[in-house]
Amino acid sequence: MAYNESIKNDAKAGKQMLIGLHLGNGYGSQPGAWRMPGVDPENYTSFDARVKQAQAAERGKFQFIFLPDGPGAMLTDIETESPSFNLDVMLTLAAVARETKRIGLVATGSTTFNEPYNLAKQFKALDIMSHGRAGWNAVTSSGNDVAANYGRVIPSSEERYGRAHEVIQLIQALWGSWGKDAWVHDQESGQFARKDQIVPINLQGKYVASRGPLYIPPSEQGQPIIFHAGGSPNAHEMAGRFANAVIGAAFTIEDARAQRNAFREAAKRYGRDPDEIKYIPGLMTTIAKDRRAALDRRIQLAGDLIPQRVGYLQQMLGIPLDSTRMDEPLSKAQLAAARPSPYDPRAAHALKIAREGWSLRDILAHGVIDYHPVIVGPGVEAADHMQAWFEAGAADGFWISADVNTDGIDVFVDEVVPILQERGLFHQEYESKTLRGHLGAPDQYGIDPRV
Ligand SMILES: Cc1cc2nc3c(=O)[nH]c(=O)nc-3n(C[C@H](O)[C@H](O)[C@H](O)COP(=O)(O)O)c2cc1C
Repeated sequence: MAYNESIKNDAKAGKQMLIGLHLGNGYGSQPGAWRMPGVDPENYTSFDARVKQAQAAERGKFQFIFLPDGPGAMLTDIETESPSFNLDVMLTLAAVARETKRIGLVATGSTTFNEPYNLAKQFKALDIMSHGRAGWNAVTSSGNDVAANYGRVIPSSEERYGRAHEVIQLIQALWGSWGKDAWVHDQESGQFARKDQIVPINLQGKYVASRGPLYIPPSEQGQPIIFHAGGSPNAHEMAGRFANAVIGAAFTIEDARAQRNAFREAAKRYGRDPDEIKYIPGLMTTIAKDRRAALDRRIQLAGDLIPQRVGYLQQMLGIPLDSTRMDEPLSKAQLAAARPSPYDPRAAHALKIAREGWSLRDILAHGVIDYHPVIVGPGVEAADHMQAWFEAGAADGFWISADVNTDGIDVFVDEVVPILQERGLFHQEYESKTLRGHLGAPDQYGIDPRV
């Protein structure tokens, strides 16, 4: 059977998709979210708000929440916009762990700007605290604006990935430095732990080293799950070797399918079953009762920003556009002259929307130049998108960025999740108590012996 056919049949045979929630700055994915009516403008510093948002995702049976981290670069215009990250991802997840029961807790931790022993300790402690729900998104970090926080310049790709491969192996070794049954804690016999099952790791690499052992016993899932985010050949290699899930970004089914296959092929090269690596591209949502209501919400959210984006749309479509005529559709002549940029994977979709006759303002309100595919419309449109990608072998699941977290997560849970469940594409209940269980990842203590 051809590879893609077998994927399609898997979907038909009842495999179900994963859903994660992007939890960034506490407001939502749209820059104007912090100013929307009904939003507490102090959510940026509110751990209670993050807890509430994670609980909303757990009500929708999402398998995980994902907290990206720079760490520490403010990429937004602070005069008018909130930074996009959490105050501190580990502290946020600790707060969420105490107030949720099932949802997986995934955060980015840089392999370049952390000592592996510190990362090992923090993620394992979170794993214990959450009873086996922790995931570490291991990324190498990019950009000199991040490196400057550590008094450094960004190392070369070779150096970053060289260190990353060592850091992950070392951390998994530290996580496995307590045997499965090492912690006895028997008050009768007085034995606290089996000394012979707690062993130093004594690893010395080119970039990092540690003696170990870690002083933390296994969690309910043994040890945290590894995630990776990125799409370069380096990312394929690192994720193929170590990761159980990839946080991705793709604009078309074809691109997502190619990405997913690249990760699966990399997993095979390291002796792993390709089904052990789940490819999870992003999806941004503005869900409302119909397309018009959803577009109006986006327009309210974006405020003055929409006319500022006309220049970029011009480049994407290869035609001059007039930002003084925001409320008119493109003319027949403009549509005939349009040539979608071959360098921007979003351009063809932008032209499709323009051809539907929407005004210039509405075209932009569809999110045609956002950084993931965007659903602006009723819940069924999101469900259709997810089903099409899933059944085409382009995704094992999706990470959802709601436009405004305060109500956008609940709307997704109430309007999209039931449709997916009815179609048999998403589970009705958590089948497991651990993140490893939610992802169907095999048990693991220490380094995967196959890699
Ligand atoms: C969907 C997605 C999410 C990402 N999340 C993070 C993140 O939270 N923190 C981070 O430092 N980099 C993040 N990255 C960046 C990647 O880790 C990587 O640095 C980037 O894709 C450049 O790749 P390269 O380092 O192989 O050149 C993300 C990338 C993608 C595609």
